[in-house]
Amino acid sequence: MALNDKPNKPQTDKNHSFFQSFKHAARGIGFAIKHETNLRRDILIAVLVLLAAYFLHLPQTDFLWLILVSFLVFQAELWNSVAEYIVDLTTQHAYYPLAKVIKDLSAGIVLLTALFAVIVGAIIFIPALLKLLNLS
Ligand SMILES: Nc1ncnc2c1ncn2[C@@H]1O[C@H](COP(=O)(O)OP(=O)(O)OP(=O)(O)O)[C@@H](O)[C@H]1O
Repeated sequence: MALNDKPNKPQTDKNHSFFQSFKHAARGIGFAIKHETNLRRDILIAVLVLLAAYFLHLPQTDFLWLILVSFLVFQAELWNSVAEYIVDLTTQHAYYPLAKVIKDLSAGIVLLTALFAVIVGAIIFIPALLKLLNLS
């Protein structure tokens, strides 16, 4: 081992390069995809919705809206996981009324974002489906 080599010490200081920051951020997303069933479900729904938009030949602005709401839902899921892990780390799964408030608020963020996504999806898809069925 060379003098400058560091032993395998877990990193707790700041990242020293863009590559290091990127690597840790990508690992965070990978962790969320691996461990969060809700996030995997949201990704699957987003892919199906975008495929439907493609086959319905929806305009580019509709795609942008659908991509925007999809990423907002992904973000909300990740923030929800952040809140859950911080609560679990600090409470060690002991019951605290304030921990419940934090987790419920965090779940509320996901619910509100999902509601927004459903509204945008309905505004985009209902007229497109009516047109497809010659009902408008
Ligand atoms: N330490 C705690 N103290 C008090 N209440 C808690 C605590 N941990 C969880 N809860 C309550 O139990 C619920 C479920 O907890 P859990 O950790 O499974 O959150 P959840 O994982 O939010 O659910 P989801 O996976 O649907 O996002 C929370 O919404 C909260 O109301």
